[in-house]
Amino acid sequence: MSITIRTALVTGAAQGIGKGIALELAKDGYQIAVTDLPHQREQALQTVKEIEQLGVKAIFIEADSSNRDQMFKAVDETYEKLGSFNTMINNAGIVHVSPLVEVTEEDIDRINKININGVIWGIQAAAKKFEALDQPGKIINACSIAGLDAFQMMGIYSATKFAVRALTQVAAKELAPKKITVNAYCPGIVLTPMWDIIDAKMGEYHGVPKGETVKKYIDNIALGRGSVPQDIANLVSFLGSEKSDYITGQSIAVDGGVLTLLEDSFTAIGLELTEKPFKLEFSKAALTKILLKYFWSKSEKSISEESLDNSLYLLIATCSNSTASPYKIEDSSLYVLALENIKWKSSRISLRLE
Ligand SMILES: NC(=O)c1ccc[n+]([C@@H]2O[C@H](COP(=O)([O-])OP(=O)(O)OC[C@H]3O[C@@H](n4cnc5c(N)ncnc54)[C@H](O)[C@@H]3O)[C@@H](O)[C@H]2O)c1
Ligand SMILES: CC(=O)[C@H](C)O
Repeated sequence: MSITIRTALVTGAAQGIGKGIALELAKDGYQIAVTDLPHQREQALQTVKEIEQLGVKAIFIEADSSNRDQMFKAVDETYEKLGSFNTMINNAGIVHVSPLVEVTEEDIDRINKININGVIWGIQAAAKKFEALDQPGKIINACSIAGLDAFQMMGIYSATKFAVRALTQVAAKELAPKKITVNAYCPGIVLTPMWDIIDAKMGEYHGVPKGETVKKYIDNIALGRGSVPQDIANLVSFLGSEKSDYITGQSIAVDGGVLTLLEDSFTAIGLELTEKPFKLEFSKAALTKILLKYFWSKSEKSISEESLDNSLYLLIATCSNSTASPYKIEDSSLYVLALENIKWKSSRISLRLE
């Protein structure tokens, strides 16, 4: 009896998250086709070598994800050379860092071609091959937490990741009858060369030294550390396995708690979001901590503890009307009123909202 070994194609796997995913899937027993751009050849061949050392077959195919023909050819070559094709990881992506008002037409065209078109070509090429082989398949796309909640200074990048989430949902619906599942991973702050670029560009813009921007973002992670590719690869390993067979159309955050931190801060100070009227009570220290985080996440410049000290800030949170997510504090439902130059009169503030 011959057993066919499963094969995955991972785009942009010369480095970073793609490389981490390729290695993890290889550990799961997959043969791997690594794709990347020509200038990444040496690094891609290093990924191939590390996969082979795990005892499975791997090949490198030079392919630009933004080029439809190259993506279709890469899938064909994967099947021809490795003898099976089961899983498509549309990982390749680029970032763009600048305020929205400074974005040019070229910036938009460049990022859309890779982050949006590239994912579409990958979905199409994989779906066509699964259909031709008359078999089920799995397609897994790179989204981001910026595709769940847009990041300042990363407006067009966030837009492409919102698009990936939409594409994942649509492809999941359209391809479900063919037993093809489509999901996405939404990494948080992963310490790859992409974050070196973000840190450098944001640092340049705000005039802060190298390493400071990424440190601030990491300080905002509930689990207290930046992410590594292995964190993402662990989810992709699950999404690639039969254990995820009943999951489709989902974009799943792997972020160590970045998105939930603000909400959790409120929970931590005892804000009851379930019923009205509710009571808001916090110590000065707790409120200061939350405000520092809040202002840091909302503004480009950080605010000092001393400047908060001379002001009394009143936070009013209202319940979201969304029945789907009754506990989530939406941005629009959080108001911060600053009453400047009022000294703290007591160490605790209690507020009742009707
Ligand atoms: N690093 C993070 O914090 C983070 C967070 C959320 C989402 N993501 C997403 O995860 C994916 C991987 O990110 P990363 O951090 O590993 O990035 P990275 O820049 O470290 O690596 C990306 C790889 O993709 C390749 N690539 C770029 N354009 C390509 C193209 N047109 N065709 C083929 N390959 C191409 C690059 O050469 C590189 O090898 C991206 O889609 C990114 O948007 C990253
Ligand atoms: C780069 C990226 O998608 C997040 C914001 O870290």
